Amino acid sequence: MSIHQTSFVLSVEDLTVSFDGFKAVDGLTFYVEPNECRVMIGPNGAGKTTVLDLICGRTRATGGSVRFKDQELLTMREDQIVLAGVGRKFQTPSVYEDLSVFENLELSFPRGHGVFGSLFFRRDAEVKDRIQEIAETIFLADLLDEKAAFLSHGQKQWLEIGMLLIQDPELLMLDEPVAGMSVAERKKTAELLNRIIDHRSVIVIEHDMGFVEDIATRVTVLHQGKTLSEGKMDKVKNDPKVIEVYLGH
Ligand SMILES: Nc1ncnc2c1ncn2[C@@H]1O[C@H](COP(=O)(O)OP(=O)(O)OP(=O)(O)O)[C@@H](O)[C@H]1O
Repeated sequence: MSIHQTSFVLSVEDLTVSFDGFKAVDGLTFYVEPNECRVMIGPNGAGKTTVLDLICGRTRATGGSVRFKDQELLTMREDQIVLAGVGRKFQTPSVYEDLSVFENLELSFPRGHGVFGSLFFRRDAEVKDRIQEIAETIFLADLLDEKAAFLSHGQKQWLEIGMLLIQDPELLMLDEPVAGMSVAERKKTAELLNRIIDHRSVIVIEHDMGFVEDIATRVTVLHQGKTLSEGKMDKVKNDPKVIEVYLGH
């Protein structure tokens, strides 16, 4: 498939950032398709988190371009990028511990949509329906009234994913979503991600190779801020360059 025939959700071209002369991301190019789960792997310090920071506007690029559909993200603020439809989850869950699962999801429902005043009731119903739907997706439908503080670490991670999903992003970026999760929770998270990409694209940074195999549409291996290898997991894991970087022979 040629680049020009596809409408990518995200086009990252020649993306570069230098910190005091050190290029943490160095001329990186990759394209994410609709309904794709792209997994970024690579050794510590390869630049994975920095790539997500650049896409979501947290770090300013030194050069290159990041287009989300037809919008250039590199000139936009972080909040504008969220509104455009790019959600980002960081490594540590940041849910409101004193609030219930329902309230956490309710707080994340996008404001400023729809008509207020006489239509408040309709909006209320809309919010409740959406929360119910999201809670089912993230395996928390039976725990809507539970305080977030009482959830397991894995359930808190799912809740945070739910708080992003309720904003209906077209691109969701997750940094090591299964770190600290049990085997059973990892399996359910893989199921969750496979469900999520029915309606959107996802970029995941991950170290757990078993999990990567379960979720990846394609894998990008980063090394020293550049693409070392890219493609289906089968191809990437047998690439001699990747084996050398990971195993050092
Ligand atoms: N704000 C910054 N200022 C200076 N150097 C930075 C900054 N952010 C990242 N770096 C450097 O850029 C390099 C890439 O870091 P990054 O966190 O993106 O790697 P990573 O692939 O996510 O690693 P890990 O798997 O350990 O999380 C590292 O050498 C890091 O020290």
